[in-house]
Amino acid sequence: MNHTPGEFRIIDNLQRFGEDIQRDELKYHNKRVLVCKEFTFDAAHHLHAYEGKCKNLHGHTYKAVFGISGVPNDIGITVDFGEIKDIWKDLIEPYLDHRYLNETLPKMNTTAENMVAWLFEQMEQALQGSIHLKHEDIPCSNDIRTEFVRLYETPTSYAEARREWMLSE
Ligand SMILES: Nc1nc2c(c(=O)[nH]1)N=C([C@H](O)[C@H](O)COP(=O)(O)OP(=O)(O)OP(=O)(O)O)CN2
Repeated sequence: MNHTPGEFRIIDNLQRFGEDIQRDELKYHNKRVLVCKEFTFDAAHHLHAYEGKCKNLHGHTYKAVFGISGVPNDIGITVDFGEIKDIWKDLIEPYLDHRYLNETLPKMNTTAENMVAWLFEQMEQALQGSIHLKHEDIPCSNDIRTEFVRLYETPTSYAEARREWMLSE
């Protein structure tokens, strides 16, 4: 196969695994990289010991962003995006989506700062426990870890948990 870009054209020869590219060529590098996945959920909550509108029961469409790092495996995947989604769907979302957060989360004021630390713990426990390996034919690389979680409470307000803060403080 010719690797120079050349003219734009309709491809007539698809790259064939085992002929044009070998398995040991699938991994391009051995460096740590970050993969990120976003999820949204709708939930109701209210704050305690807080004077302002958020003491009243109200709802948000939250957005959670997970940043997970690792060294890619032999086919160039660090952690399958589908694996992150499985963890979210099975272990985290049931506590959040269309829930009353004051009831479903551990006892805490349901601030973005508190919730984002809980999200970090859930993802990290799931990754380290390798609870989910539905994609067993695509093994995760070694040493995958949660680097950060960002939780948007509104489009303009978010809290972030970072690995160094979560593990050291
Ligand atoms: N540091 C924090 N401050 C506030 C939190 C919080 O979790 N951490 N939470 C609230 C309320 O839950 C409130 O609903 C969200 O606050 P706010 O951004 O002020 O909400 P708005 O709807 O006004 O957001 P806009 O995006 O500016 O419209 C309060 N403070």
